[in-house]
Amino acid sequence: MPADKEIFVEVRNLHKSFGAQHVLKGVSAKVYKGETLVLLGGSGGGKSVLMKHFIGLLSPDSGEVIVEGENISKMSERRLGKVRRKMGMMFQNGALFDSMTVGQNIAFPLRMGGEKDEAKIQELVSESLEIVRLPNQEAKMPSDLSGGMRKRVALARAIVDRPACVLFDEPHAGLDPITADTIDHLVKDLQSDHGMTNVIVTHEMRSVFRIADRVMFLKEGQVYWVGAPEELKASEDPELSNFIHGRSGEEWDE
Ligand SMILES: Nc1ncnc2c1ncn2[C@@H]1O[C@H](COP(=O)(O)OP(=O)(O)OP(=O)(O)O)[C@@H](O)[C@H]1O
Repeated sequence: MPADKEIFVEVRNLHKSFGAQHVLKGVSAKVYKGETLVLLGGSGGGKSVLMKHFIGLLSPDSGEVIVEGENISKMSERRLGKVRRKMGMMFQNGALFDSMTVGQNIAFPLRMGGEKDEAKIQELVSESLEIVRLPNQEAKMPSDLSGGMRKRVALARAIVDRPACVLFDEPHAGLDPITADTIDHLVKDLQSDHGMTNVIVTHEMRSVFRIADRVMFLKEGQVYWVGAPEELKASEDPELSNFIHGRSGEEWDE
């Protein structure tokens, strides 16, 4: 990354434990404005926990989280609310409310944020559905949608407040390759057409090489490697190359 690139989020020496389990063990990392950063690593390595620190959903035991120059590590909930509005999060499994229509699901963060102007709400919902290429689907119920469509509705909800940054927790999980490709195009469109910064946790290697500007590999609660996808592909580090090729070390019969 060029030295003059602006930083959107920076974390410094983060530590986080849950009970006796030390999950983040001194993580320092930067997310640059306008980039797509992919977090990779084995299950349980702390990727989702790190991402939740970026948006203040978890607070560190020690270390700092700085969003656009503001240290949010010890912020009150009220001030944190303002910072969170800069970011949208697409949670694992989509997590839509089944009893609400698509339109009500997408409008939810706006209403929670105190927006009262119904015309504005409807306009933002409708634009968000257009961005995820599901125009005019407000009245549908989540149960009427395929898995891929649910993910796109979850994405529409994450971007309804026009955040500067979207955090994606395993957006490809459970999707067929073609639907995963649609999600990848949406991610890149958000970046190129709307200037959004994307941070993505995924295990889908094909997507990583399509969408990442930078890759950060976490291992056992620490940043093991950071670099460009081409460098990752060319890496001879067995840890990285076994991961990207899905090799466990056990041999297969020819
Ligand atoms: N709120 C929580 N309370 C207790 N333990 C937690 C909590 N959140 C995460 N953990 C634990 O922290 C560890 C790291 O979890 P995390 O979800 O960050 O892993 P990950 O790298 O995203 O892995 P995966 O690819 O499986 O999602 C796990 O062992 C998990 O059980």
